[in-house]
Amino acid sequence: MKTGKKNRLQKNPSRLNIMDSLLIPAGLSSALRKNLKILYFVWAMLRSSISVELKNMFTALLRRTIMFFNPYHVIEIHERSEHMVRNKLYSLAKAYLSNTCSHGAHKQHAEMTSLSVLPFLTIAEEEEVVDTFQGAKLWWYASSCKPKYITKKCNGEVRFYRLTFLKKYRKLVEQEYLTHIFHEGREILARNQQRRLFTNIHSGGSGYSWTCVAFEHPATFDTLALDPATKRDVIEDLMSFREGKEYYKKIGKAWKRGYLLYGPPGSGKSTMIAAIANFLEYDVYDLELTAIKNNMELKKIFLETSSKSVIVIEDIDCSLNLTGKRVIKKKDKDEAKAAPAVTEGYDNVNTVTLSGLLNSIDGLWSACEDEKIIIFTTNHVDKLDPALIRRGRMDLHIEMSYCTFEAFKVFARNYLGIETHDLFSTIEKLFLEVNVSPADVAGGLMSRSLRNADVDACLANLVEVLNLAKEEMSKR
Ligand SMILES: Nc1ncnc2c1ncn2[C@@H]1O[C@H](COP(=O)(O)OP(=O)(O)OP(=O)(O)O)[C@@H](O)[C@H]1O
Repeated sequence: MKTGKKNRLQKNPSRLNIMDSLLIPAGLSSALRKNLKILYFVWAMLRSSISVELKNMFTALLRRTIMFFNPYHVIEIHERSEHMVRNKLYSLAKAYLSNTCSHGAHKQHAEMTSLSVLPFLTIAEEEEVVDTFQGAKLWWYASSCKPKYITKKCNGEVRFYRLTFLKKYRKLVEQEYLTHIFHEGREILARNQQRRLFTNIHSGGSGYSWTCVAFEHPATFDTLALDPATKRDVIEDLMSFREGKEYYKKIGKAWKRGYLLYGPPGSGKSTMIAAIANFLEYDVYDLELTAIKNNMELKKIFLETSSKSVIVIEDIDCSLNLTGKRVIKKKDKDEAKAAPAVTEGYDNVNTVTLSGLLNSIDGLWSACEDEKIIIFTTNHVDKLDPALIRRGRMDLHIEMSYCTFEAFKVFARNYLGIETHDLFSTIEKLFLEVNVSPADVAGGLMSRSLRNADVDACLANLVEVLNLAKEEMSKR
């Protein structure tokens, strides 16, 4: 039985753990294998009768000798690294293996999360599979262990993949294969994962983090009622952003873009964000500034966002008092430290300040993963500090205004399925006289009593809404 196990292990070097069980690599010549076995035998005899120092020396020597003659190189990819931080490469490798070679395993695990589109099969622990890449054979072995950095209190284990290959392929693996896994894994995950809406919540004293649900907002640019020229500009800007990887690299700028959406309540700012995310097929990070304690937390949470995402701060003028001075003098700083309740907007350890926000954004721009859009929305653009919305930070300022007749035609097409109607001329005239938000128009066209009503009734109701707004305006 022992021989059978050894034969199997020799076929697949990914299982070798030399010092634990003296599984001498299969690729060695029989003479060398014999010598190593003798060395190990001597060691086994001596280990109980020699001092600790000698024992350590001999262990190191034995390890080095075996390593020197071992024709294989090993890379381990742990699920979590030190400090229990998730290792992204582990999940990417998992996705890659599930797609590429998990069928070669005798035992598989079927997994599906609330965000998966389809179930996917991963290799079970203690299973091994073989992959080939540019002529190189690579062995993958799944297992778990308890590394030294896991404290006694926390008795969990860390799963890992052991990748084994001939030493001559080391450069190929390090420079190309791992990158190949990274890209393929990302593609596979993106294909099998619904897009996500992240929000920041307080994670029970251990700092702030993101929590996510599936992002299923149905808004698109087709359903967005907006002035056609503005809509075209936004779509063109998004398209050139999406295809701009090389361009951004060439001009030495991070591949990021900032949008400021401003306009009255109900003008469609949130709807526009959903349309942008759906158009680009990006995840959305809805950042609630008021839930963040200080600038440090803010920076951390920004850095935790992934690429291909839209980061949103809605109603930025209400989130914090961001109009205060951005630079605080040293004297003021000392006073601020002495008195915890300091005016918001000033640099202070207990508040998110304008300078903290600017630093986080600029840090985001330059430091972390690419392909991100950050969007601020506000009902009061005039209240914002110019530094916050200057070009370069907020590259495109988009006005989401009151409903125009052109925007109304989008509602008419989507809600009622019509391109024209006798009442259109009356409605067009009224739009020139009153300011109503797109949300009011949408409400007018689909009020509860009109759900099953015909087109005439819906339009008549809208005319009534517009006339009421007109009356109110003239009263004011
Ligand atoms: N431009 C628009 N196109 C299509 N629907 C719209 C538009 N504007 C508003 N709506 C409708 O009105 C509702 C409210 O709009 P939305 O929340 O996007 O406005 P907002 O500008 O973000 O408002 P607020 O400033 O109050 O947050 C949406 O759910 C949508 O049905």
